[in-house]
Amino acid sequence: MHGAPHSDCPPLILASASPRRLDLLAQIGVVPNHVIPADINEDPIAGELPKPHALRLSQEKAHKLSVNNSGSIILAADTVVGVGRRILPKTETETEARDCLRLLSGRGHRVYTSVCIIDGEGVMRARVSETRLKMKRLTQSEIDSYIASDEWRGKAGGYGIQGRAGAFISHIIGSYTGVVGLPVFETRNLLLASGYTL
Ligand SMILES: Cc1cn([C@H]2C[C@H](O)[C@@H](COP(=O)(O)OP(=O)(O)OP(=O)(O)O)O2)c(=O)[nH]c1=O
Repeated sequence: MHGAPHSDCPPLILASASPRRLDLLAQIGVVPNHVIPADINEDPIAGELPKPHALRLSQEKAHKLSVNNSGSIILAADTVVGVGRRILPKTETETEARDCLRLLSGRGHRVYTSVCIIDGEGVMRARVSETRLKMKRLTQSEIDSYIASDEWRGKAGGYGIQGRAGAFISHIIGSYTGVVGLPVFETRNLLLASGYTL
């Protein structure tokens, strides 16, 4: 009627401060109308396992933005690194990052990224992508130079597969984009199910 393409599609809000998530959306041709970080408490609940933790945080981020933006499509995500039942922190200090790298060195671990979308009618949908990875045994000098790179800062589990640490990962089964922060397969399916035209 008004001539604008997709004029019946509600505006999309990315509830994230992560430039990686914006880039991964752009990779599948999706440009959000707004990017608004959702500030929530990300502390795990006592006894919470990595997968439900990622799911809960993605839901809380989406819900937080939905309160003042009804009628929009809200997309949020959360990435968690798990070793067994243990949730690794999003590393903010060198000590935390060293502890994570020592723990991951030579170990199998899992990265869970939950994507949560609330559609224009307020219906919430979520999917968790689960990826199994193996990191090589790291030498002390590999750990030291990775710490010096600062690439671990603000990343779940103290590493980013898209940077230097990519060369520490010997095996990956699952979703590479999920490990980076937004699994594009699950995201596209959720967007389509939520009435977003792409
Ligand atoms: C394991 C891994 C994590 N990460 C990042 C993805 C996420 O940005 C971060 C985990 O923190 P998140 O809490 O998922 O996201 P965020 O705080 O960066 O952004 P927001 O909550 O506003 O959406 O770790 C990588 O970039 N590469 C990796 O290989």
